[in-house]
Amino acid sequence: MDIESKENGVISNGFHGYKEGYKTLENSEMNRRLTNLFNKLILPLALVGLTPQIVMLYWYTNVKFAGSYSTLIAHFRSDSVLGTIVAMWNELSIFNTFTVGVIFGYFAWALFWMVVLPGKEVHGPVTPKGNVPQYKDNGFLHYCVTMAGFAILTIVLKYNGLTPKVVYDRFGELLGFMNVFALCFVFLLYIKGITRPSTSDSGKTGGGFVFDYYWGTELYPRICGIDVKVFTNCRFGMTVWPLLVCIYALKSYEIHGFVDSMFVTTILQLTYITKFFTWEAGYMHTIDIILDRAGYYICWGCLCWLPSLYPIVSHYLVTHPLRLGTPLATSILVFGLFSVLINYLADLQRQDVRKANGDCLVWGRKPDLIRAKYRIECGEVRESILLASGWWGLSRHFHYIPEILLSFFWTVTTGFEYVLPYTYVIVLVILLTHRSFRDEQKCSMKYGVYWQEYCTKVRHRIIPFLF
Ligand SMILES: NC(=O)C1=CN([C@@H]2O[C@H](COP(=O)(O)OP(=O)(O)OC[C@H]3O[C@@H](n4cnc5c(N)ncnc54)[C@H](OP(=O)(O)O)[C@@H]3O)[C@@H](O)[C@H]2O)C=CC1
Ligand SMILES: CC(C)CCC[C@@H](C)[C@H]1CC[C@H]2C3=CC=C4C[C@@H](O)CC[C@]4(C)[C@H]3CC[C@]12C
Repeated sequence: MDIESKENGVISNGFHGYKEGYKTLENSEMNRRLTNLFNKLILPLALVGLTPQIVMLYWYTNVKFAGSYSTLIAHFRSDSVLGTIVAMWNELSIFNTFTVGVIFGYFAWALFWMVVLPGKEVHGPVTPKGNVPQYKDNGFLHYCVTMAGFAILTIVLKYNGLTPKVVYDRFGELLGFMNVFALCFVFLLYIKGITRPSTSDSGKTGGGFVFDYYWGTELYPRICGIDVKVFTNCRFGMTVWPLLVCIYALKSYEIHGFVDSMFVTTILQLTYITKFFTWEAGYMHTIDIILDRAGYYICWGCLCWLPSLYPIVSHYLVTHPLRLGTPLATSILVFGLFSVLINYLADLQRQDVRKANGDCLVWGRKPDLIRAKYRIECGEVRESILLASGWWGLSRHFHYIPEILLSFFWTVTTGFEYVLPYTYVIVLVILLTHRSFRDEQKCSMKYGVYWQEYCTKVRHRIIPFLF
């Protein structure tokens, strides 16, 4: 059976999910317009308007209201939401030599090593326009050099009576500056994608300015040869996260001495991040890179949302140290490490099966495979493997469960007194559930009946037998 007849005449590629997805909807015209209005204007506008304030409020709640959302809400009631936000910004001086020096200093460091460090040439999947993105796989080296550089800097500064812990003390200023910078940077990316795109996978989406700013106008922008998304996601967001975790641990050590909860969360977060960098080339095949354009969502997200939210547990523990005791600390550590391992093995399994073209064993057996055909925009037909056994036979996104459990384990070190440290876990559950729908919409459009076949074989989306 050829691909046309198998897909019943629906030839699609999943990369244009937002644009093409609506064409397949058979809702009434009114419904279609309302959905369009919500997805392309109201939601992006709300996110662009609110999320810069939200990231500042995580920090503010932690340092001003002792990590208590209830106190923040009480303040909202007495002083109004706007009054609280204005007061927060008024307390900060975000444009000064410290913020500019730290942020541009780090940019210079990251860009230098990104260019200079060696790495195997790897390729991303072919784009809808038929481009094949190329990367230098030097993420892990970059991570090691940066962490080593941080250790050396900490020692050198100590001899001069200085300390990187000042980043904790002045984090509000840094985040405020980063917010303004990232909002401007995303605007420049918007202009670049229209006027000087790096590849043909670019241009306005037709959804209007707000949506284009939010979603981006280019899939793979490069500036002076530097891949923007690799920089924002990996060399900035994912690298600043472990740096902050270490800085917060140092700050906690300075104030309280050794605290086991801080130790456990630091080890778990650093293990997860190290795992990410060993697999960075695999990340180049995920929807963040192949589907999401370089706009507000991904770029501002990795420049501001990630550094503010992802290390939130470590930030909170600086002022809320908790002594767990050896048995509890060890149990949390072991369960957490086990979760990273499962998540890693699941990601690796689909990658290995595809690399071996299905000619391998999965959990000691011949894998259950679907050789799914799909068509790219120029009409060429390609084939890809969908694994329907192993971790990928338990549910279609089983690997999200250990991802969520891990974040729970590194958070439970804070105890159950406040909700704030659980913000990341809560957001992650929402993000991954939404992501599973987005990804399945993309896969369904890309693979058509082959995806339906997978869904028939593996009936549950995330939680086996339940959901
Ligand atoms: N902490 C955080 O904020 C987040 C962490 N993550 C983590 O990042 C990692 C990657 O995320 P993920 O959402 O998986 O990203 P991906 O984009 O890699 O996952 C989905 C893609 O995998 C391919 N795929 C789907 N099912 C199968 C299958 N059965 N066999 C083979 N390939 C398949 C499809 O791509 P194709 O087009 O190639 O077929 C699909 O689009 C995970 O470990 C996840 O937990 C993810 C999101 C947020
Ligand atoms: C605009 C904001 C409300 C939302 C911004 C979200 C982004 C910052 C995040 C969306 C998806 C996230 C990630 C996906 C997959 C990842 C692999 C994992 O192993 C490490 C984390 C991450 C890179 C993660 C980073 C943040 C997002 C890009």
